Amino acid sequence: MFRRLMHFCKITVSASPIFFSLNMIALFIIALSQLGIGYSFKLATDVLMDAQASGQVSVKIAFPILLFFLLICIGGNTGNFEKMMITAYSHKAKRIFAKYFLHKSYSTKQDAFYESKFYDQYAFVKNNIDHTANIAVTVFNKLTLSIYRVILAVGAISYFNPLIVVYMSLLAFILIGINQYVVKKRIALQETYINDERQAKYYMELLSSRTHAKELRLFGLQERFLKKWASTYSGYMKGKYQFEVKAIGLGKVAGIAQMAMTYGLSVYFLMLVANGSLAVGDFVFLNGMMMTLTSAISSVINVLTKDLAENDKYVEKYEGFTGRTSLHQLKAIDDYQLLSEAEGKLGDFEILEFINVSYKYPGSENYAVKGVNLTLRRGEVVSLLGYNGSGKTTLSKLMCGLLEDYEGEILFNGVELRKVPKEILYRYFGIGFQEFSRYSMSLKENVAVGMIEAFEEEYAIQKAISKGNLEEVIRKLPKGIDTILGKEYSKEGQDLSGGQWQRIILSRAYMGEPDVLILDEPTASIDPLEEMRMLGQFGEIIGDKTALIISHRIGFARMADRICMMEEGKIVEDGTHEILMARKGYYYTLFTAQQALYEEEEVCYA
Ligand SMILES: Nc1ncnc2c1ncn2[C@@H]1O[C@H](COP(=O)(O)OP(=O)(O)OP(=O)(O)O)[C@@H](O)[C@H]1O
Repeated sequence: MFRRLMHFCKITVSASPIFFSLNMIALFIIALSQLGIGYSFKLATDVLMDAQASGQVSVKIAFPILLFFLLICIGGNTGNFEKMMITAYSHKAKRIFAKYFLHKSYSTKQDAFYESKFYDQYAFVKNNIDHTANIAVTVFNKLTLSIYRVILAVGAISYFNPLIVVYMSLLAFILIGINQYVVKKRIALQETYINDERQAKYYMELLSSRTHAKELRLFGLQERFLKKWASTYSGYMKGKYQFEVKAIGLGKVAGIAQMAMTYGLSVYFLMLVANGSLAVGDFVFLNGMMMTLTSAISSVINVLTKDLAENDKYVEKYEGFTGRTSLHQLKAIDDYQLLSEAEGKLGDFEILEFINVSYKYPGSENYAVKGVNLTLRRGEVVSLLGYNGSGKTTLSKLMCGLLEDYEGEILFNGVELRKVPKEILYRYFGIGFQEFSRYSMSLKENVAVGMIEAFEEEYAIQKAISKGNLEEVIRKLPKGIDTILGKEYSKEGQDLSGGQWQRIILSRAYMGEPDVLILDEPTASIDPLEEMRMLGQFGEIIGDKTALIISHRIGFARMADRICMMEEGKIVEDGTHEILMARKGYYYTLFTAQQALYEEEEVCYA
């Protein structure tokens, strides 16, 4: 645990070594001024005792009073300075840790996100990123100040009687025992409830988010979800509450033991004063130092047994997710350099081969894709057909390298896909998936994200917009391509229809003219006339590019060079329209059924 935390601290310190050093110096000055204040009380008491004995107040009283105010002033101002230093370097540390987390989230294998255990860890790290980044700052600040105070108080007390320090150490053992018990229990409790907590947050999100508002009302789901939220929430809150009551009780026991031992010592000092073995001024100073030492010892113990152990949980999870980071890596990310410096040495896209590829989602018993052999050559347009759940989307995600835990081989220009750096691989693909992100940004940016390297290139954006036939949508928007989409974060934001969004997704896929297009149900929300127009222009849009089109619409199959039929994760038919029609298999049935439907429709309209 200590090694992990030390490494973590090193990173935090490296965020700003100057602010850190100034902070350490400030803490020492604060601790020293506290000791000095105690000493000024002793001096004042000595002068007052003399005055009482001689019946005359000496001018000497001015010195301790001046010293007192001077130290108060120094301590206070150094405290303010120290807060400034903390704010400065904790801000820098937070930025580094958050950036590294985001970088890791992006580069984590997509497969992992389908696993509930991984997602729990991910959610934990994400929700606690600020706290985690702040651990080294707050905990080590507290620890350093307490250690300074302990050293100075022990030095001062030992000057009078070293045995007092031994006595105070006993107190420390009691506190350590109690703290360790509470921390262990608290960590165990957090583990137990993390899933329930996530579930409760999920129900809360369902009940309060804009995305689900419509369905909740239409289907009258509020009460059902509210009940689910309430039972999950109260379940884990009850456990938490019971534990907190117990922890507070134990804390009280420790507090009483601490008070009894400290006040016992004060009574002993008073007896020494009474029999003349201790001067009143020395008593005042000793008593003050003892109080300082007691609170500093409790603070050190709290940090070592409670704060560190509790916070180690966050650091462990953070490291569990991001891996142990070197200062060099962090610096690279902080400077916006990509970790992978590999160059695109793959050349133009030529061929993509699936050799006996199978894939199971994490935690799933069944294969979503099973023993697939498939070749996609440059310039080919392949139509992928099949029943719901037959594995088409999974196959497309494997193709572009999103899913990596597959069996068999996927070769991109002869190179194993997993070995191609993601930043390079993704540049080859223009992707339009069924589930897509609707960014609360301008329409232009929503298109440009399709090829981040061309984000600023007006010409590339305009070209993609034109291919997706977005001009007509843009004309109706108040600020044209600069209109913010969605009202969630912008007062002037505009909502779009499902079909209009789908055109944006197509433009996004065309952005930057990628070598390979993967379109999953590209016209599912598009009206029939627009679909017909799209089909008519599709050949021209694709040009000499390669494309995999997943669609239940037979129109796409007709214009494809090849058709692949999937069933239960396998490719059961693969060939041209003519070959598959002649086979009179699944494709034949699907084609004739849809053709008959269109003919019927035509009769009806006639
Ligand atoms: N995230 C996931 N976790 C576990 N199983 C999944 C996941 N996504 C899909 N599956 C399963 O994998 C199989 C293939 O799903 P896939 O989405 O690839 O089918 P599809 O042919 O694209 O379906 P559709 O036509 O409905 O889009 C299905 O049995 C599905 O239940």
